[in-house]
Amino acid sequence: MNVQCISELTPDERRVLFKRSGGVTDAKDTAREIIGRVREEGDVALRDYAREFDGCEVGNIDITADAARASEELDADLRAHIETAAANIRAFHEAQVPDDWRQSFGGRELGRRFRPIKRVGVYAPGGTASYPSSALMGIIPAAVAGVEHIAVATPPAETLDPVTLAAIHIAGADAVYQVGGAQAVAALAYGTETVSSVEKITGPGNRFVTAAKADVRGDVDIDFLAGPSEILVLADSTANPAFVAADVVAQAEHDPNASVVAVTDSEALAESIAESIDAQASGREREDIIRETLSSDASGVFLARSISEAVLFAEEYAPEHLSIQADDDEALLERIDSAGSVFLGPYTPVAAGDYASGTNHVLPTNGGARVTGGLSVETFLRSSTVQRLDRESLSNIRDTITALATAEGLEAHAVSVERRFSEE
Ligand SMILES: NC(=O)c1ccc[n+]([C@@H]2O[C@H](COP(=O)([O-])OP(=O)(O)OC[C@H]3O[C@@H](n4cnc5c(N)ncnc54)[C@H](O)[C@@H]3O)[C@@H](O)[C@H]2O)c1
Ligand SMILES: N[C@H](CO)Cc1c[nH]c[nH+]1
Ligand SMILES: [Zn+2]
Repeated sequence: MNVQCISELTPDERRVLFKRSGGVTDAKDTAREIIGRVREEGDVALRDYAREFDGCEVGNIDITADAARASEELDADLRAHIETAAANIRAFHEAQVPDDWRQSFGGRELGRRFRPIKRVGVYAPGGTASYPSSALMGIIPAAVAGVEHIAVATPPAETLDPVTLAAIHIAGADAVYQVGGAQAVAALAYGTETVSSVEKITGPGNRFVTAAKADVRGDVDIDFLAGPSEILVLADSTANPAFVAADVVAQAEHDPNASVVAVTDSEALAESIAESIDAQASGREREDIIRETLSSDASGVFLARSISEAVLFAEEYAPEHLSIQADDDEALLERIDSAGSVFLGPYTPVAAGDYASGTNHVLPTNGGARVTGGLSVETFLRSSTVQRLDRESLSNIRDTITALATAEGLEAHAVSVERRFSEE
């Protein structure tokens, strides 16, 4: 890998980095065509797409019972690890549950109440790798929020991954369907003979899944776009280049459309990171994918003229994962607002959050961190405000309401207040 100086990047190179699409833009037309067919042909289309994209004949689309069986048959050791990860994820998400509240504001009793969305669909990816961890990350917050019906879609296969099935069951899904890609998103959004539609679709996936979520979002709510994985490591001269490279290579193995970046103000470190990335990529089981990711224009090792320039670069990139490996990591973090999930210090690899520390790994990509955070209990809640006024507190704002209603030309609004005082 070459080291590039930030100060020498052309406007086009900056645009590719900061407006990266992870291949999602190119998948838009395909996703739209698939959604259209699923809406017209339902289960027939799901079976055809399984044949075309997943290379398998699907018998039952509903595999809820298979997930329960897989959980019973799972190897005891692996089951214990899944339960450890699930317990850590549950604990972190239980801490997020907001309480309903009411408070007096000058006699006006105002508050908020939170209620779960009733029916949600969670996508658990599984194309070039299997993702039992994403099943846990998607389902557990929904269960903690109290969602009544959690439907899960995961790609079909000649032999379904038993670990993903078991994780789906352990996390608490109510219905499980074997359908992947854009067709899964379409089925959850619009329903088919077998798949019931939901009110909100959540979860990560490749460019086709992500393009489909963007497409259906006018008709059904979605969490946010959680596409091909990303990492940006912000490092100073004290960082261990092998640790930085290991984190970069790890996220690069997800998908050829992933985006991976290291940025530092130390030339010597930049060179060492670049060398270590090349060395660590060699011989990996998924080396082809890693190399493709590393060669993308949205990936690279970047040299800043100062740590401030590196911080500004990280902020503008707004990565899914931000790892800070620097002497005063907290001071650098203070200057960052846009990152899906932040990992501080040399012993906090992104893989900890991917699997088992407890934070959620379903996170916004493609700069989505500029406007949203990752999956949380709140993703599965809606809130209502609630209020009660007595005669006195209404009379305190009576003239203000009437004046504003009159200014808007909405006389009946003013009358609805005045009526309360004219019937004495
Ligand atoms: N951002 C996040 O929070 C997050 C979390 C976990 C995983 N991920 C990402 O999820 C993705 C998982 O990808 P994956 O591919 O392994 O699984 P996936 O389940 O996302 O996609 C597999 C499906 O893609 C469809 N597909 C494949 N090729 C196609 C084509 N040519 N045309 C139309 N549809 C096609 C198939 O229907 C298949 O079932 C990766 O990109 C990974 O980085 C992101
Ligand atoms: N890094 C991914 C999110 O971009 C999550 C994941 C699942 N398994 C391993 N990693
Ligand atoms: Zn990962």
